[in-house]
Amino acid sequence: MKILSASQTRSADAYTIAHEPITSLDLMERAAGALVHWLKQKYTAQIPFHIFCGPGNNGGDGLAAARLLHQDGYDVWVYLLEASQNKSSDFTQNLERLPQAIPVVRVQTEEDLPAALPKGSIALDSLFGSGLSRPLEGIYAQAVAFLNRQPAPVISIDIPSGLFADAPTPAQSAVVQAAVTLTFERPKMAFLLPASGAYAGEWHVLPIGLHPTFLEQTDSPYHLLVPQHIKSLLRPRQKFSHKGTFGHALLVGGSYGKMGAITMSGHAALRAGLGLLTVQVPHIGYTILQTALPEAMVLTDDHAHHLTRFPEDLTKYQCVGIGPGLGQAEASQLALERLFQQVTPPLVLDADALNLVATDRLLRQHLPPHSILTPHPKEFERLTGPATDDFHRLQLLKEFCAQYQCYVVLKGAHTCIGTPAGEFYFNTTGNPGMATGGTGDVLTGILTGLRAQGYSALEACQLGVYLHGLAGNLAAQAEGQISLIASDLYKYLGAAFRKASE
Ligand SMILES: NC(=O)C1=CN([C@@H]2O[C@H](COP(=O)(O)OP(=O)(O)OC[C@H]3O[C@@H](n4cnc5c(N)ncnc54)[C@H](OP(=O)(O)O)[C@@H]3O)[C@@H](O)[C@H]2O)[C@@H](O)CC1
Ligand SMILES: [K+]
Repeated sequence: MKILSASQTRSADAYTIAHEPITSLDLMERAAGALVHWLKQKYTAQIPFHIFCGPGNNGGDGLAAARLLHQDGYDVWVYLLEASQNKSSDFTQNLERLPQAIPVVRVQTEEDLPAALPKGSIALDSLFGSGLSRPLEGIYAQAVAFLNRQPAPVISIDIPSGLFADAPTPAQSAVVQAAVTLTFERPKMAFLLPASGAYAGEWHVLPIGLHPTFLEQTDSPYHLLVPQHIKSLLRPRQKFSHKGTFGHALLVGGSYGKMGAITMSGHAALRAGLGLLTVQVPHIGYTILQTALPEAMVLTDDHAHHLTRFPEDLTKYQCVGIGPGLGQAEASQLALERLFQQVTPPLVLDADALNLVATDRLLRQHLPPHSILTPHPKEFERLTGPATDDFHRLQLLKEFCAQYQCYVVLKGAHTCIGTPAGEFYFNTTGNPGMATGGTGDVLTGILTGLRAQGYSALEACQLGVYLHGLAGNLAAQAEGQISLIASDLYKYLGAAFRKASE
């Protein structure tokens, strides 16, 4: 699913108005109808709503929602913050349509705000939407501070007021901290990025029937991974298949005290449907692997504690995953340099393999094209240097993927896959329970297992991050987020495959 910028959303709006056709006022009515439908599912008419409206169409949405809620028997209070001279026409018309019975407070100074919102009420934030052109100041900033100190949950309409949809919001700006954001048609980029995403709270996308032709014809490099797409990628198993059909992968890693990482990667690769797995570990790992992962074949290095060489012949593997628990011994670095200089099957690089690539120019120069790299933000920073903000980080991601013709899975709450073609895919599964040691090793295993089965690099990344997060969600449902540990992820991977193919 494409993610649109604020200006593309405005164009989608205009295209829909012209081609459906529908009046702008009726489109706003449809948006307000979708909002009220959602609110009515969640809150009974005993819950009062306090609606804070700004001067533009976001404020117009709030006014239309106030009227519809009132018609449905809800108690509604409206607060108008329209210091601006630029009131939108749809705002003005919805103000005229507001029933007399709804109390309206005109807020010009902070003294016009109530002392506090009544207990048990809900605040609706329709101060500013995607038309925000500068940080909020004066009475608008004061209203945001007021909303943020209320115990009443704040539901933001379209986007938390004060947050820029697709540009960095300056530090110290006044931004509404929403409990919930009800956004129209497509999520905003700001919801997916670490510095701004938390403002949106739990966000829900409400379709409002923007014209499908516009959505199809508009290009955007930003995409959201949605269940329908993931389902379309999954390949069912054929009756006359055998283990050779599902690929042979090599996983390379482990060092003294870090054998768990490579063991978990191995479990995950097999649970991802891989046919055959060989794991290469330092000598100390032999008994560990043969005991903990009897499904895998084990190759050992002469060195007891870390790897000093990789197999000479890689032709029998369809994918090689390198890094979990590898360590950064010089001998391992030299072995990686030698590996990069031979023709390799597709590679998945994680953890210390990435740290070695970050510090070794030779490794970077010879990074085999179409490799998959799976850094967390700190590892990514080691590869590219620091980013000034989240949008700059996406720019660095794009440049890195283009320069090295690789796929980068930048891990986070909404893991982002960068591609050599300059596209970005944001994941929608996963939860904070997964912020625990070893979950990255599991992801490496899943990606290696999928790639070895013949999924393309992009397909493997999309399926891998989505299923990894889905397994985390299913594990959290059963075990709770707090107690979730990395091995739960591969235990629930089968259930995740089942759910994704429903
Ligand atoms: N597109 C869709 O699909 C649909 C969109 N809909 C809704 O429309 C919303 C977008 O509406 P919008 O464009 O009128 O923008 P909105 O944010 O309400 O305000 C802009 C006004 O605020 C002003 N202003 C800006 N920054 C300011 C500041 N810091 N301090 C003070 N003033 C500031 C700015 O004036 P400026 O000074 O920049 O000229 C302008 O007057 C969208 O989020 C959604 O809720 C739905 O109704 C239907 C379908
Ligand atoms: K808003």
